[in-house]
Formats: sequence, C-alpha cells, structure tokens
Amino acid sequence: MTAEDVRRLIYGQIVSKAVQTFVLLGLPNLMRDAEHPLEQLTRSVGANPTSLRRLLRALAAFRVVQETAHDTFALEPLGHQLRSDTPRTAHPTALLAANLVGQAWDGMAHAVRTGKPAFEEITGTPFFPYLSDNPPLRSIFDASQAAGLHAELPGILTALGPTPPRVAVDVGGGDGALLEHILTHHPGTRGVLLDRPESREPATARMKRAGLADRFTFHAGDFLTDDVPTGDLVLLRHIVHDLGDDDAATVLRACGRALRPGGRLALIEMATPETDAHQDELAWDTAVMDLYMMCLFAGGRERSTQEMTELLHSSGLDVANRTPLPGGAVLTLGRPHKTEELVIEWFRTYLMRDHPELGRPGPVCPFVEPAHRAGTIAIEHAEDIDGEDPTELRRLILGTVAKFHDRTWDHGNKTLHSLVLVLPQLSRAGCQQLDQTQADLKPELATRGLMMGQFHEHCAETAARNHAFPVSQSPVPLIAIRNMALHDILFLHHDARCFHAYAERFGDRFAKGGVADRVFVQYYERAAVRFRSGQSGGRGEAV
Ligand SMILES: C[S@@+](CC[C@H](N)C(=O)[O-])C[C@H]1O[C@@H](n2cnc3c(N)ncnc32)[C@H](O)[C@@H]1O
Repeated sequence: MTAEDVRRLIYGQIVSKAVQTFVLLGLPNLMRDAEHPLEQLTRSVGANPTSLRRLLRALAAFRVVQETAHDTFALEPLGHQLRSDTPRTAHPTALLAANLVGQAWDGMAHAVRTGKPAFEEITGTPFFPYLSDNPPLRSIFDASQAAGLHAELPGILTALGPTPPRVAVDVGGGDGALLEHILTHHPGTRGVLLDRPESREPATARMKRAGLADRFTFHAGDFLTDDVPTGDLVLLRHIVHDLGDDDAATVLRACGRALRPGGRLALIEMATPETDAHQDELAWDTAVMDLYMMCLFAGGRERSTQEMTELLHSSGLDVANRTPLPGGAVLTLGRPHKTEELVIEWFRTYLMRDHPELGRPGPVCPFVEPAHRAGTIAIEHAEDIDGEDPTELRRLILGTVAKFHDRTWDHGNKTLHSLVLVLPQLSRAGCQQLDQTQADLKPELATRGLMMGQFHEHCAETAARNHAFPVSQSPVPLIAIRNMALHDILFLHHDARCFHAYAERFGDRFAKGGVADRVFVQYYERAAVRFRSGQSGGRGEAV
C-alpha cells in the first residue's frame, strides 16, 4: 500500500461529488436509452460544454458512463442504477448526499469531537423533525429507504417463513414499502404502521395504489413514548441504528409488550464485525453506515451481533434465529423472554445489588436476596390485563392481597414473605392507573399491616434517600406485596392513616429507644408531631 492508495481514499469525495452532480443535473434519466451526443446533453441540461465533457469523461473513468464514440455518451450498468425509474435506484441516495445529509457528513469532525450529531449542529433540529418541515426531502428519504429494501426483500420474506401473521405491525415503517410487500405476500394479513404523523399521507397513498387500503391502518405516534399496537409480527427495520442504547431498549421493550402470545419481532439492521475482522467488504459497508449514523443521530450507531443480542436481552427478548441479508443487514427474529425468568434476572442484576444513586450503601432492596434464598418470594402472573380499567385493576390487586394473606408460608420470618404479581400486558396508560391505584390503596393496606410497591418501566417513584433517582423502574410491570417492616417509616411518614398504622406496630420500639437508624427516628418523630392527635386523616393532614 502506498501514499497513492490513501490519496485515493481522500479523493473518494470527488468521485462522490461527480456522481451527485450527474444526478443533480438530471443526466441519468435523460440518458435512459441510447447514446447521446455531448452537444445534445449540454443543451438539455444547460451546461458548459467543456466542463460537462470533463465530468462525463471522469464518470467514464469511474465506470458510470461510457464514451461510445468521440463526444458521445451512454450509461454503463452503474449509471442505469442512478435512474429514478429502476426499482433499486440509487438516485435518491445521491440526492440526499448532495443535500443536508452530505453536509452532515462534512461535520464528522464535530461528531467525533463532541459525540453529538453534526446534523443537529447544522440545522438546530434532529433529523426526523427536520424532515417533517421539509416534505420534498422527506419524500427523497422515503424513496431511498424503499430502494434499499429491494435487495433485502426476498431474504426477509424467506426468513419470516410461510405462516402468515394475522396482524403485522411495522414500527417506524415510513411510507409503508416493507408492509406493502408483506401484505401482498400474505393476502390474509392485516397491517398496522406506526410512524410520525407526516408518514400518514404517503403510506396511505401507497396502500391505496397497491389495493391494500382495506387491510391497512396507519397509527400516528411516537415509538419512544407511545404503546405499540399489538400484533403477532412486529417489524423494526433500520430503526434501532438511529437510536442510542437507552432509546433502543425503550422501543424494543414496547415492541415486546405488543407481541401477542407466540408472536415474533423481526429486527433488520446491519451487523458490524465483532472485533478484529475489520477488513472484509461487509465491514467496509457497515463502517460507512456507522459513520453515517454518527453524523445524523444522537446515539445512533451500527451494532455487532453480540451487542444486538445483549440489547435484545436487556429489553426482555431472546433471539430465536438470524438470517443474513444482502448488503450486510441481518434479520433477527426475537421473542419475549419468559416473563418469570426476566423478573428473576431483574432481582439478581438490580434489586439484589448496590446502586451508586441509591443514597445509601447496600442492595436496592435488602429483602430480596434473603427472601430469594429462603424461597419466600411467590411469583404469579395476570397475563391478559392492560390495567386501564380502574375497577378491574383494584379488584385484581385486592384479590392478590387476599392470596398473600391466606397463603401458608413455609418460612417463619414474616418479613421475608412476599408475593409478586407480574402484569406483562400492562399498557402505558395501565401503568399510570397502577400508580394511582397503589396510592389509593396504600393507607388501607397499611392498616392491615401490608405494603405494596408497584414497578414498571415508567415508574416515577424515587429512592427514599435520593429524590432524583427513579428507583422503581422494572423491565416488566409488576406489584410486590409484603408485610410492613421497620424501615417502612420511609414510605409511611407523610400520611396520617399510614403513619398511625405504622406507629401501632413499631411505636413501642421508638419509644424505648430501640431504633438505631437516625433517619428512621427523625422521620418517625416528625410524623409523630405532625399526626399526634391519633385521628386518622388524609395525606398530609397535620394536627
Ligand atoms: C430510518 S427510517 C426507517 C423506515 C423504514 N422502517 C424502512 O425500513 O425504510 C426511520 C423511520 O422511523 C420514523 N421515526 C423516527 N422517530 C420516530 C418516533 N419517535 N416515533 C415514530 N416514528 C419515528 C421515521 O419517520 C422513519 O420513517
């Protein structure tokens, strides 16, 4: 390898600009068929004849066109791929490169220095919101995505297998190119597309043109905050590489929850080489895409198979199988972990461990490890409840409380008894309802000597000693019921009924000076002053 080889890499930008200019001038479409004299091309595009000759001769050197006779040019096979009317056309890709996307690549040094996307530095706006204010650029982007799909499509359909899904949900499905093919391939399948509102019109128009409108629903929403509509096949194509790990896990979890029993997630992304295999042709393609993402999206990046498996795993999904697709992408079929395994893993990796933001040393929940060892954590599931009906949710919780009460526990230490109810299908609204129901039931349960905690992905409850740390977030929604313990003053000191229930059980110990923890004593004494009349009242009712 010589300095000339590396100069070639540097001058790659000039090659790219030549191809972009060729497309910007409209020449690939103009030269669709036959050969064209320079003079005629010059007139059609309004160019300087000498400069156009130099461009076309350069493109001949790059094998995009051919000079068939002196000053007569025709497209080579590469040039035909730049026409806008070929199915796998690179025409929109060239237009994006010639537009703001290419400008963002120019800002790579900013991205590398700051870790922030150059696109936002240039426009002041993230990529997709920017496109929503620029419909022509959005159309070019959609066309580029649809063209890229063509090579992958046969492999995607094979990997998904012959069984038609009843409902296929394409999350971030853009203008519906992939879903159109799935619905055409499976005439009994219904399709739902979740994307930003501006995708409604192009996706609906596409489905109408294809005669699929009656089996298609567009769902305008934000996949980072909204529930994903339920289905038995959930598709995510080139979404996760736009996102950092936290956002990617949020979307993947939402997709996992959206799967009907037996359903599958199909994730289509590039796979970067694991460690040292950086030299093959696919490594080149994935490296280019990775830098593309770095310049455009906060946190966006290509991931290796191992990284993708870990991401899926931490989002509650197992890999069922993988199929390589042309161009370096891989289709990964995922299915939800068994929820019980997921919950136990969360116990092990979170609740039983120390956490730097907890505000105190020791595991997040000191009871879980001894209770797990003693075998006193019972886990039950309510599979079919979305949690949105408050009456149903309340009834379910009170039924679980009754089970906790009536259960025969093998172990004598009551503090370790706990009943966990896993609610895998709880929607986002259901999670909010769970927060409310927990707050409503808390005094009543405290009076019965019981504590109930709710945990879910969006839970805003904070740690007792660090109000900036949302301590009760779990990968799957659940509630835990246990007997009241000494430390529960931390959770029961600001409500009169709760405090009195607590004082009834533990007041003597405080009175006799038998509580060593200064924080417990402080909370107890303050609440005792505040609620000392002994009258029960609402939250915060001081005497
Ligand atoms: C890279 S494109 C992929 C489109 C399509 N899946 C494909 O394979 O061509 C990402 C898509 O996600 C959509 N998107 C980005 N952020 C979104 C969000 N927060 N909520 C919903 N859709 C979003 C964009 O509008 C765009 O259609």
